[in-house]
Amino acid sequence: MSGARVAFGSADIFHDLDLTLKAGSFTCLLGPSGVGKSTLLRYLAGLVEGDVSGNITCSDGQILKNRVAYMAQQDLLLPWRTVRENVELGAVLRGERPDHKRAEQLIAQVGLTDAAHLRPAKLSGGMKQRAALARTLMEDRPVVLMDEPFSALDPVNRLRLQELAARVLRGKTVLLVTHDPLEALRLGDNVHVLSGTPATLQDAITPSGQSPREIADPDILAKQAELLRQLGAEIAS
Ligand SMILES: Nc1ncnc2c1ncn2[C@@H]1O[C@H](COP(=O)(O)OP(=O)(O)OP(=O)(O)O)[C@@H](O)[C@H]1O
Repeated sequence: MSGARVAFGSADIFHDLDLTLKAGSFTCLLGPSGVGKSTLLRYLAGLVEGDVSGNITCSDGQILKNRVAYMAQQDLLLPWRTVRENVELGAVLRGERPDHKRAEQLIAQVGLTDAAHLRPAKLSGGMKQRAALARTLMEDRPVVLMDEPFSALDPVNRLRLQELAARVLRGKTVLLVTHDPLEALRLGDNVHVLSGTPATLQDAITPSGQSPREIADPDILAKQAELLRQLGAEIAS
C-alpha cells in the first residue's frame, strides 16, 4: 500500500501513508482510539467510500480485493442464520458446497459445539465474536484482515483463541488491529503503532521467535514497555 489517503469531510485521517505487508507474515496494528486503524483496514479491503486515493499492490501483481477475508469490529453475523450457517456463509454465497467437517472442527475449536444450532440473538457478545472468528478462519483466503477479533473475550478464552488464530493463520498474510500490546507481540511478526493527525505509522517492532509467543518472555515484556511508550504511556525505565 503506498500513498494511501482517506479523508472524511475536510479531515484527512491519513495521507501519503505507506505500508508493506510481507507475504506470509503476521502484522499487528495498535494506536489510540479514533486514530484510523479500522479505516486503514477497511481501506485495504476496498470498503472505504468517499475521498480515497493511493495504491494497493500485491507483489505477484494480482488484485488484493478478491483474496481477502475481513473480520469487522462488529461481528456482522446474519441474525436469521444459526452459528453453523453463519460459519458456512462464505461458501453458500459463492454457490459452493460448504466443507461441513471443517466448519464443525472450527466451531469446536472456538468452543461453540453446543451452540452451533443457535441464532445470534441467543449468544453472548464473546460467543458471537468466536462465531465470527470461526467464519473468518473458515474462509481460507491468503490475506486476512481482522479488526479487534478478541476484544469481547475473557482473558483465558482470549489466550486460547490467539493460539488457534496463530496456528490456523500460519503462512497467510495477516493484518490484525488490537488495543492490546501483549496480544500484538504474541501474534505479530511486525507490530506498528499508528498515531497522530493525520495518522502516521511508526517503525515496526519485531518480536523474536515464532507465534504464539509466551506472554512471560522477557523480550516480549521489554517490547511491551517500548510499545506502551510509543502509545504515549509514561513508564519508568
Ligand atoms: N464513514 C465515516 N464517515 C465519517 N467519519 C468516519 C467514518 N469512519 C470513520 N470515521 C472517523 O474516522 C476516524 C478514525 O476512525 P476509525 O474507526 O478508523 O478509528 P480507530 O483507530 O479504528 O478507533 P477505535 O480504536 O476506537 O476502533 C474517527 O474520527 C471516526 O469518527
